[in-house]
Amino acid sequence: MIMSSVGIADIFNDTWSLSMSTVPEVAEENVISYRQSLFNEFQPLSDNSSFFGLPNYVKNLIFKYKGIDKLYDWQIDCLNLPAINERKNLLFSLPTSGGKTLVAEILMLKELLVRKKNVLFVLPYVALAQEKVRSLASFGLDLEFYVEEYVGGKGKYPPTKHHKKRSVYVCTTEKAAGLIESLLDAKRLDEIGMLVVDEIHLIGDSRGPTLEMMLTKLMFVSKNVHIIAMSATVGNLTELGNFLNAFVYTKDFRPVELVEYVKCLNKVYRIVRNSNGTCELVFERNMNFNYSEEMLRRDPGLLGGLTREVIPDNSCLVFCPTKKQCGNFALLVCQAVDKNVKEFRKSEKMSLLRALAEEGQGIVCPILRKTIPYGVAYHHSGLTNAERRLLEEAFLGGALSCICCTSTLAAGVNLPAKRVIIFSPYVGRDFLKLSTYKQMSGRAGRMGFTSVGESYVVCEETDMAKILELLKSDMDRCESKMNANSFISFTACAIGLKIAPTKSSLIDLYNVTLHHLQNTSSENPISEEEIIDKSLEELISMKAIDKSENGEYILTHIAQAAMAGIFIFTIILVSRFYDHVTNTRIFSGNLDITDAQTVYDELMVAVEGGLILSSYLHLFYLITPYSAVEEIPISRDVVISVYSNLSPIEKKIAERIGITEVCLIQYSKRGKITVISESIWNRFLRSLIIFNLWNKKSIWEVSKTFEVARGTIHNFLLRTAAFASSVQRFTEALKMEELEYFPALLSKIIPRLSYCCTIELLQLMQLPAVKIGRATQLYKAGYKTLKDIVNADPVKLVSSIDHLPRRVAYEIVAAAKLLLLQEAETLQEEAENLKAELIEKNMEITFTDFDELSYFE
Ligand SMILES: Nc1ncnc2c1ncn2[C@@H]1O[C@H](COP(=O)(O)OP(=O)(O)OP(=O)(O)O)[C@@H](O)[C@H]1O
Repeated sequence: MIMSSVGIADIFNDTWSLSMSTVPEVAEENVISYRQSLFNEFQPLSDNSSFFGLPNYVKNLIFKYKGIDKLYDWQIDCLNLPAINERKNLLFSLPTSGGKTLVAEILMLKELLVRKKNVLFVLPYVALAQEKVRSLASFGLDLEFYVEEYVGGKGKYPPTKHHKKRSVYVCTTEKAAGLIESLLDAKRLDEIGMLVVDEIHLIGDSRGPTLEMMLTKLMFVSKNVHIIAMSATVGNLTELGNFLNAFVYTKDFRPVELVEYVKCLNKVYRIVRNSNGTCELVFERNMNFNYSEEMLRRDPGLLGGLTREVIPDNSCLVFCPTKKQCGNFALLVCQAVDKNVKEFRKSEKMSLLRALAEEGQGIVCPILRKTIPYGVAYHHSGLTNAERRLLEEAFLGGALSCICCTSTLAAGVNLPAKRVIIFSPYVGRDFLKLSTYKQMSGRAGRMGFTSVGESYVVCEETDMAKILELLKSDMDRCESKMNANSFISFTACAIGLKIAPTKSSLIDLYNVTLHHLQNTSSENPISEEEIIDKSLEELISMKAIDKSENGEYILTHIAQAAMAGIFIFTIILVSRFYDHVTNTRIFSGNLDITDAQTVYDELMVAVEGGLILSSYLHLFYLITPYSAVEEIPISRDVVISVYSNLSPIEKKIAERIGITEVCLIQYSKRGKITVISESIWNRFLRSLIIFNLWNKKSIWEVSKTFEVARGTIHNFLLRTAAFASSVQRFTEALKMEELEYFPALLSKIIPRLSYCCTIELLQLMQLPAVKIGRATQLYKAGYKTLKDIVNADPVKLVSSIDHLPRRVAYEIVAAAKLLLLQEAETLQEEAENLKAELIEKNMEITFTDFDELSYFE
C-alpha cells in the first residue's frame, strides 16, 4: 500500500465504501479485485489458519476498518513473544505513534474470540475511551462481541452477564476500578480474561492511586487476568515491570522519521543525537519572514512565520504554556497567514462553524469565529468536550490546519501533524519534562499522513542550556502517588470487599503495590505495618469499620452503603481534586465516608423539614458534589449578584436549607458565615448552575453569569450526574423507609443530567461521542431514535448533517447497530434465564395453567 500518496484518511473512505456498497471513490478495478479478495478470504471463525492465533479474516477486518495491511516488524516480534503464549503479563514501551495500540487490540481480540473471556480496556481520558468505543463497534458487529462503554454515567455495575457473547468493557480508570470492585463483590472476576491499560505511566500522575489500587487488588486476588500495559514514556520501566510481574518489551521505533529543531531568536538548530547518547545542536538556518515592524512587535517569537511555512496544505500543532495563550496565539497565526487561505476548504470550515453553533445553542466562541475561516483554532479544557471533538475531527479531516493547544492535547488525543511547535519550554510555570517533550514532539509526522515530521521547540537564549540538559536527561521516572488518604481508601475497600479483612492480609495486599516496591528501596522506608495501622486507626475513629467476633474487620452500615454507591457508579476525575481536599477521603469514588455521613444527615434534614418538589433545585442541592467548591471558584461579585437575583421559589428553597439574608450580609462584609456551615452556602450556589442548565439556559449564558469556563461547567455537570448516581445507590443500600423514594426520584433525573439534554435527545446521546449538537442535528434531520440511525445510510447522513466526517458516520451507524443488538440480545438472554430457572424449579407456566383459572371464565 502506498501510504504517502494515498493517506490513511483516504484509505478509510475507500475501505468503508467497499464494505458498505456505497459509491466507491477509487478505481473500479481496484474495488472489484479488493472486494473479491475479501470475499475469498472471509471464512467462518472455525478457520484455523492463523493470524497470531486468530482466524485470518481478522487481518482483513484490520485492513477494512483501520487501513493497515501489514504489521511492523516489532509488532510481529512482540505478538510472537513466548511471554504472550505463556500468558505472562506484558509491559511494552515504544515512542508515541509506534503502533502499540494495534498490538494490544490484536491480543484483546484473541482473548475475546479464542479464549472467550471478557476484556477490560482502560484509557485515561473520556474522549479517548469514547473514540475507542466507536472504533471497536464495527469489529464487535463483524466478530460478534459487545463493546460496552464505561464512561461518565454510562456502564452497569456489576455488568450484565452474557452467556452467548463476550464483551470488551471500554473504561476510564475510575470506571474500571468500580467495575473490578463490582465483579469482585459479585464473585465474578473469573469472567475477565484480560486487562489492557493504555498510558500506564499515568500511575505516577495525580489520578494514579486509583489505577495503582485497581491493579494491586486485581493481582492480589487473581493470577488469571492477563495484564497488558503500554506507555511511550517511562524511565523506570523495569521497576514498573516488576510491579506488574510483567515481561518488559521495548523498542525505539517510529514509523515516520522525526526531525527535531530548537528555535532561538531567528536561528534554527537541528538536534543531533549521537550514538553514544550525547546530543548537540547544529545550526540549520536563519529565519526571515519579511515581517513588518508592526508584525514583529506583535509576534517577536515568529510563530506566524513558522506556521505559515506549513499551513494550509500541511498541518501544524502549536503547544502553548497557558490556556489563555492558546486563543491569543490562534489569532496571531491568522494575522500572519495569507488572506487567500480563507478560500481553502471554505465550505467545510463554514459547516464546522454551523456545527459549533449547534453545539453552543446558537453561539460560537468569538475567537473561533474569527480564526476558523483561516483554518486555525485553539483547544484546551475550557472548551466543552463536544467543541473539542468537532475541532479534532476538522483537524484530522484537513479543514483546520493549525491548532493552538495546551500540553493536555499531546497526551489525550490522537492528532498527528506535519509540524509541531512547542512555543515555550514551559508548561505553566514549570520547565518542560522530557516525557512531556516526547509526547508533544511525538505528535509530529504520523504514518500515512506525512513522510517526515518536524518538531520545533522555541526558546529564549537564557533557556538554551536548560534545553540541552533536558534533551540529554533520562526519561522521567514513574513514582507511586499513594498517600495517607489513598491508603485509607485502599484499606476500607479491601475490608469492604473482604479480600483482606485482617491486619496481616492488609499488609500482604500492601506488599503488592508499586508504593511498597519503591518504599523498600527508598532511603527512609516507612514500615508497612505503620501504614496499615494508621489507616485502620483512622477508619476506626471515623466509625467506618468495626471488628467482628472472629477478629476480622468489617464495614459499618453507612460505610457499606457509601461503598455500594461506588459500586454502581464510580466518579470521573475525582482524584484530580484529591490533594486539595482537607477531609480524609475514604473511597476512590467521591462518596467518601465523611461525605456519606453528611449526605445522610442532609437527606434526613430534607425529609424531616419537607423536601420541596415544586422545583428541582432542592433535589439538585442534595446531589451537588462536595468537591464542587474547589472545582468551581465563583467570584465574590458573582455570588452577590446571583444571590440577590434569586426568584421567590429559589429563595424559599434556600431558606429551607437554612440560608437566610444574614448569610448574604455576612458574606458581603467579607466575614465568616456563622448561621450555617459554609459548605451549605457554597454548594447551594453551585447547585444553581445545574438548575440553570436544567432550565434550558445555554452553557454560554451560564458560563457568563457565573464567570466559569464552559468546559469546567460541562465537567461539573458530569460529576454531578455521577455523584447523583452514588447517592441513588447509597439510599437504595440504606433500605430506610424515610428515604425509599429517593432512588426513584434520582433515577428520573440522572440520565438527563449525564447528557445535559432534553428527553427527546436521550436515545441519540447514548451513541459514543454524539454530543448535544450532533444529536440535535440528527434529530432535526429526522433521525430521532437509535432505530432510525441503524436504518440510516451513512452516505446520506454525511450529506444531511453538517461537518460529519464519513468515517464517523459509518462508526456511528455501527455503534447504533451494536447497541440495539446488545439490548435485544440481553433481553432475550434474561428471558431465557428466567425460563431456565422456572424449568429448573419445575415451575414452567403454560397456557393450560391459565385455562384452569376460573378468573378468566
Ligand atoms: N502496522 C501498521 N501500519 C500502518 N499504520 C499503522 C500500523 N500500526 C499502527 N498504525 C497506525 O499508526 C497510528 C499510530 O498507531 P497507535 O495509535 O497504535 O500508536 P501508539 O503507539 O499506540 O501511539 P500513542 O503512544 O500515541 O498512543 C494509528 O493511526 C495506527 O492506525
